[in-house]
Amino acid sequence: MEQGRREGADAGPTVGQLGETRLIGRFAPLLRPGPAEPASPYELLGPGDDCAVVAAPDGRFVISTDTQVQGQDFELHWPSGAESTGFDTGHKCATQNLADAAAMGAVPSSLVVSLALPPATPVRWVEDFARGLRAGVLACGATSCGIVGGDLSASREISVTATVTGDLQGRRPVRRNGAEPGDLVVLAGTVGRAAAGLDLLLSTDYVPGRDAVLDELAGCQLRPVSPVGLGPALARAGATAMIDVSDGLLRDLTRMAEASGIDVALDPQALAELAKPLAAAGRLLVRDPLYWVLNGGEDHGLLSTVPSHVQLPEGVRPLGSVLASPPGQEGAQAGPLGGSDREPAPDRIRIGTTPVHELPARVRGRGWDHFESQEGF
Ligand SMILES: Nc1ncnc2c1ncn2[C@@H]1O[C@H](COP(=O)(O)OP(=O)(O)OP(=O)(O)O)[C@@H](O)[C@H]1O
Ligand SMILES: Cc1ncc(C[n+]2csc(CCOP(=O)(O)O)c2C)c(N)n1
Ligand SMILES: [Mg+2]
Repeated sequence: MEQGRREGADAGPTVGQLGETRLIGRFAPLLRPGPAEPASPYELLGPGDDCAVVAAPDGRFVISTDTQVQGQDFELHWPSGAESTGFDTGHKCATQNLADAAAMGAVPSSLVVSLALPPATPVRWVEDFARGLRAGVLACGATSCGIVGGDLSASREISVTATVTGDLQGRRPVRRNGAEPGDLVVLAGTVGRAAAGLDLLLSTDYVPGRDAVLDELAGCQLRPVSPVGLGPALARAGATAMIDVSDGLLRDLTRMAEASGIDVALDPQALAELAKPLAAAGRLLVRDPLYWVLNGGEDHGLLSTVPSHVQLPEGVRPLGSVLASPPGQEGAQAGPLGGSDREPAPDRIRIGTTPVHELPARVRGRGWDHFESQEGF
């Protein structure tokens, strides 16, 4: 599949030269399903009017939104020499939004997408964005999700925001706060690869196109794929809690542990398995791959807890177990927004018998926070 053009001197017309109306005319048709693809059963009215109309057969829908900003969430030109194409940015936009719907146990039903673009942006970049968005929806297996509308504006740097809705199909939403002592902690998808890819892209020691293993990791940062179908599958199997890993395994698991008032023991062997595919990147960048597994975000794997007797859907791997918290900490510590006004305590999680704060410095990190100064990610 075409994954977007690298922009050169012959990048063609810019969005400033084309104007908004003609740009929509070029962009919007690319969001539609191809002749061989099924139309979304949820889409009652697609783009073209003031709003789209989307079916909500359940009487409720889940909704969430996610933004990427150039320089903050992606670079057009990375220090390694790689580029984020429009295709990449569109693909990632689809994945990061669909994963949030899936993490509630919902089937994504619609996406709307808003782009703010510098007038010098090549029209091709925007067309590639639309193709990437569509390809991301398909790569995540969200075939019943329509891309039903959006908005365009101008800005100094590229900013893209999508909003996703999802259908709970009559089930209760799988929240972060339902994990019970005795449950298994499981993962659908991967962790650590997008973060290893990010550090490669940020390094001048990585030369794109020379090593297929490293290129694949960079691809996981540029075009992550979330196993979106496994969200509803886990919900049907009886998942007690779920979250998509966007900010790092320990950080997102701590959110779940705090909301549920439980502790977690992660299995060192399962973590070592997740670190294996990162070994080559670890050698090049002189990093312990476990660092990326524990702290890296953006793979948008689905981290869930399930009762221990449950038959795990294919593609879901055990990662550890839920333990009762010591007396005094059994209560949920999350506030009304699902956050907490103090820094999450890492003590709720241990690896084998080692509490996270006692891990060696080379694998300790903080996960991602948009407003903190960053070292790597
Ligand atoms: N600007 C905002 N206004 C209202 N609620 C917000 C805002 N920003 C975040 N929130 C809420 O805070 C909660 C945590 O947000 P956060 O972005 O950390 O997790 P998330 O929604 O799972 O996103 P992601 O998976 O992309 O990291 C969410 O319920 C979100 O709706
Ligand atoms: C240029 C550049 N610098 C840093 C990063 C790392 N990064 C950005 S957002 C995020 C977490 C998910 O965000 P959200 O919670 O908003 O979905 C991470 C780990 C990147 N991708 N590109
Ligand atoms: Mg999320």
